[in-house]
Amino acid sequence: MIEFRQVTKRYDSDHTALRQVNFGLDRGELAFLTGHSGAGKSTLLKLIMVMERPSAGEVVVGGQVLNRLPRRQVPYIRRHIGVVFQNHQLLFDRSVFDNVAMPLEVMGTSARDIGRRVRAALDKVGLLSKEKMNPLQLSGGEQQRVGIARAVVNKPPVLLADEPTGNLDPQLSADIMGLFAEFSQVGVTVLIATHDIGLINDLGRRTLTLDQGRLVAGAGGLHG
Ligand SMILES: Nc1ncnc2c1ncn2[C@@H]1O[C@H](COP(=O)(O)OP(=O)(O)OP(=O)(O)O)[C@@H](O)[C@H]1O
Repeated sequence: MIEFRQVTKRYDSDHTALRQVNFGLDRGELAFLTGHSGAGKSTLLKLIMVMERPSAGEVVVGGQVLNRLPRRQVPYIRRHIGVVFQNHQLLFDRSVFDNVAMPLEVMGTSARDIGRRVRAALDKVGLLSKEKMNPLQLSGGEQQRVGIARAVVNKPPVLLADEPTGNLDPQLSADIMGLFAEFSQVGVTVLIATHDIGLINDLGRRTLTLDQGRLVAGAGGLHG
C-alpha cells in the first residue's frame, strides 16, 4: 500500500532529511515510525501526503508513483489518506458533528450520506452521544477521538498519525492504539510516528526507526 524506493529528501544543499529510505507497508499493516527529534519522521509522513516531494527515489501509495503526480491531482490522493495530529486541529467554533463532517463536505457528499457516515465514525470512537457538543467541552482524550473520527470518516485505505498520544495518559493512549489496531484489522494501513517507546514496546508491532534520515531498523519489503 505504501512503498519507499531509495527515497532521499534534501531541503537544501546541507540539509538532508531522509537518505535512501526503503520500506514497504502492506494493506492492513500497522507500524510505528520512531527516531530522535529531527530524524526525519515528519518529512517521511509529508512525502506520503504529497506535502513534500522526494529529491530522489520513488514514493508509491496504492500503486501510484507520487513523484510524477500532477499538482491538480494531489487533492484526490489526499482523500485516500487520513491524518491524525497530536494537537488534532479541531475547529472550536463548530460542533463535534461538523468537525467530523469536514472531509465529506469538501468532497461534495450528499447531506444524507454525511449524516450516516459521520454518525458511523462517531459511533466507532464511542462519541455518538456528543455529536452536538463543542469540542471545547470534551476532554483531551475525547478531542483526540474526534480527530480520529474525522480522519477515517471517508474510509481512507491509509491512516497516518503524528504523535497521536502525545498529551494523553497511558490508559487513554492504550485506548487510542486499540482504535488504530481495529482499523488495521479491517484493512487500513496505519503508520504512527511517535517518541513513546513504552507504547511501542507494549504493542510489539513492526517499528521503522530513523537515525539522521537513515532507516536503521524495520526496513524491508512488502512482506518482510
Ligand atoms: N521545510 C524545511 N526546510 C528545511 N529543513 C527542514 C524542513 N523541514 C524539516 N527540515 C529539517 O529536516 C530534518 C528532519 O526534520 P523532521 O521534521 O522530518 O524530523 P522529525 O523526526 O519529525 O523531528 P521531530 O520529532 O522533532 O518532529 C531536520 O534537520 C529539520 O530541521
